[in-house]
Amino acid sequence: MRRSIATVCVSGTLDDKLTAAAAAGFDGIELFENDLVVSPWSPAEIRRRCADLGLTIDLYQPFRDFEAVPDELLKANLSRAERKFGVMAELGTDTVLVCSSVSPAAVDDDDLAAAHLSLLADRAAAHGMRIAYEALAWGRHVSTWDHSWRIVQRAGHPALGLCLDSFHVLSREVPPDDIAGITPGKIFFLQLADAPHLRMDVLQWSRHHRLFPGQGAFDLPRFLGLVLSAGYDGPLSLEVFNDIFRQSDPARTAVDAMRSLTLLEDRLAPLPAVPLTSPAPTSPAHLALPAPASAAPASTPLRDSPASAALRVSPASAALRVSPASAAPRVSPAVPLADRPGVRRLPPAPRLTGHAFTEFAVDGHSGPELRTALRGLGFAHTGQHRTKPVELWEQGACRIVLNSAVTHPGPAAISAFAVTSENPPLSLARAEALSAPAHPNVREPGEAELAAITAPDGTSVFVTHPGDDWRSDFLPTGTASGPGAGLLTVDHLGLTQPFDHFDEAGLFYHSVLGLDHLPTEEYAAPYGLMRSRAVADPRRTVRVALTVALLRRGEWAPAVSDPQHVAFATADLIATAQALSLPPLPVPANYYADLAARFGLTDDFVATLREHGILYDRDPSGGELLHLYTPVFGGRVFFEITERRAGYDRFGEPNAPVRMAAQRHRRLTTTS
Ligand SMILES: O=C(O)c1ccc(O)c(O)c1
Ligand SMILES: [Mg+2]
Repeated sequence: MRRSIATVCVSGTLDDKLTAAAAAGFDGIELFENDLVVSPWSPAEIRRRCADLGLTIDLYQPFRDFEAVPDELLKANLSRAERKFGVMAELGTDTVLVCSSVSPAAVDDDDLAAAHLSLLADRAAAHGMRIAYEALAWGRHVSTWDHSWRIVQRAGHPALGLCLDSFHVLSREVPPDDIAGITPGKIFFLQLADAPHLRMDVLQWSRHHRLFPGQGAFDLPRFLGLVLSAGYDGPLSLEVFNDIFRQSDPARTAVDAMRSLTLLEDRLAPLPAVPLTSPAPTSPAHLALPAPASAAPASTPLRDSPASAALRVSPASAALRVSPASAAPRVSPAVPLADRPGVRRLPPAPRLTGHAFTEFAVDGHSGPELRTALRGLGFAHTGQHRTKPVELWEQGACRIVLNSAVTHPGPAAISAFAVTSENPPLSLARAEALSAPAHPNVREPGEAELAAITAPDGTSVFVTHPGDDWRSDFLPTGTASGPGAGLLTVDHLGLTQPFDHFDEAGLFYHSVLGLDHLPTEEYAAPYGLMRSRAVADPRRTVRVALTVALLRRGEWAPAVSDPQHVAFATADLIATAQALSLPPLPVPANYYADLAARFGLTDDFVATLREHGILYDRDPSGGELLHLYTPVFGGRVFFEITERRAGYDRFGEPNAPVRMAAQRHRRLTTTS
């Protein structure tokens, strides 16, 4: 199975794009015309450069506004096409993508469209080339995949076939199910893109918000399964128009892209064999692919439930819910899709069992601040590293490592965190297969061997066995960790992501560690809109909340850049708050007045919350979160303590702006 990437997916000049695609392991590219037009290289030079890099040019695109036009325009279009065939011959590519017309000159006449495309296919065939016709979701008269297929069938020309683009298919209300019944060999090209659910103009949605598979809300495993069961064996090609990817490091974007394809292939599962004579199913959900063994079990909210996923392929999914039984595929694959030669399978993601430790890089300024904070939270300094200026602090099953061996002084930072896995070597093998190779820890003889994967924001992610004796690298200080303030475990890590790498980070944790995406939240913070998306294992032993500003930070916004935090869980936050010897973040009285009004809480309860600076949230099913925050320490990091009640599964996002404003206020009013 070949893997391609459209040059529009990545930033830079054509050379940058090709280099990035090859380095990430792609076999081919879709050459977007603009990238050719602005290139100093001739088509023949581009061909040579691609060949040198081991890349084929799988598609030339796009050829626009061709079909169903008046005669004089048709003539001009055909001569335009002849020139492009010449360019394609020099490039050494044989397939051109023709998008359905958006021109006001085009008429709504399928026979004419088919006749014109046939003419074009004749010309293409004379050059040994072929036409892949793609219904743009905003095409003037042809905007759905089934309509483009009817026209291709009507034309009946061997050099005319379909280009199916998952965005155009899944952004529209026409169910994709019948794709499985397309005549084998008539899907000439497949473009894959994901996208978040957005209710907006479909052209804008497509041109600005596409994502790599696994980063958005489309059910791409199912879509790909349908296309493969129609016998498609061409390249799996990514075509993602995204404002951020267009301006970020192409090498990284290409790796992210390859990771998304690897995960997508792994998610392919055998379609349930649907015999041609089987009774018609009652819902299109029967086609949904079961989650593979490596994916999260059914406790995952929304995302991995095949039935619900099938119903969420587009904002217009209500249409799918009542879709008629005709949605059954006409062919069932002879070979289970996942077992086709060339489809990559990942080592399954082993079960994670918790956070082992979180490491802060500190310097001479931030180190003392963090020590004071940890003491105030009830931690004890229990261990000192045998060879390095590294301290272990513990309370309950919460372990914080302060690492003073930093080479670049600056604000404190979460430099690493460790999760426990039931099978660390398998976790690392999966990471490697997802282009996230592990780096062995620099260590002295006799020290524990720990390997780390580097997350997109540079954080080292260690994967250890619950029994791993990494703690033996630390000599006991003689201070035992007592009950402290009742902190039990790490509830979650909060990691603000670099603006350019938010979607990459989500896919990284989702694919590499097998964590599920929890629903995205957005909120208005004092210095801009924020987006928060958490990932967590099904049993919620590991949670990482990723946040990002919706737009690149304004110039004037104050200087806590990319704050990070560790949240600890307690069973009784009020008791914990009483046991702390660290003043919590002061929360304004206005907040409590609003809280009482919003949730109808008793005055006594609100007074208790207020006394301890505790924030509160409640979910629609009655789950409750009590949580408090500390001020920012070491210029960048802070702590949170959470008490989750009755299955509360969020992160108190509505309270984030309160926390941010309070932390800002505190910094302005505290001299340091
Ligand atoms: O937005 C566009 O114009 C455009 C061009 C080519 C494609 O394959 C596509 O999906 C969209
Ligand atoms: Mg396309």
